[in-house]
Amino acid sequence: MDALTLLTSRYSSPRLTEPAPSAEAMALIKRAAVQVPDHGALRPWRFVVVQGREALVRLGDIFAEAAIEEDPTISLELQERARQLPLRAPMVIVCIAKITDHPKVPAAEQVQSTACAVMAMQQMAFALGYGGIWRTGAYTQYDYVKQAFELAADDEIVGFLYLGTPNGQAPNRTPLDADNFFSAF
Ligand SMILES: Cc1cc2nc3c(=O)[nH]c(=O)nc-3n(C[C@H](O)[C@H](O)[C@H](O)COP(=O)(O)O)c2cc1C
Repeated sequence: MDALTLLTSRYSSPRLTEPAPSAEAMALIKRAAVQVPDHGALRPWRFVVVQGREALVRLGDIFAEAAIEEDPTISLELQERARQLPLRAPMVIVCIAKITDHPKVPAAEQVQSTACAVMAMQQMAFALGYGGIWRTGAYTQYDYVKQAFELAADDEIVGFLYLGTPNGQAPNRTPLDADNFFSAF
């Protein structure tokens, strides 16, 4: 897929199935992740690839345990819902901003660089014929999840990038009128 088509037609895929990106595709997805703008060359990005049923079930267990820690009275149904979340795709990449204390590069910029990496990975996956969706939600904030991924106090989970093969049609949307969001100075 050429860059113009990618940038003017990309979309997210909430419904994903096997196969996950191949080893060759992952090499390109990783390459795209570390190509992003990075003020001060701090390399704040850390990515944990959760692939395959066993690993996804373990991530689901972490989500359920986090939900229980947040609310010990949580119903079994909600616990089970938390457990199932990662099973919505054959691969989930946990995208972490590892924050360095720097006089010129605030933490927000390090998070922004990591956000660029999330988008770059999603775009590369799309360009290669895979699909993905960037999700956050409460699990990015829970201490239990942060500890499970060994985040330091200032680090952030910027997103869970769900990747796989789209299971459904491309959305049939009217493109936004970009001019509504631009003005001349
Ligand atoms: C930072 C960020 C966090 C997001 N978190 C969620 C989420 O938790 N759940 C969700 O369904 N969509 C989430 N989205 C939105 C989807 O990634 C996606 O952009 C949205 O479904 C619109 O689809 P599109 O990308 O095809 O326009 C998030 C987007 C961003 C940028």
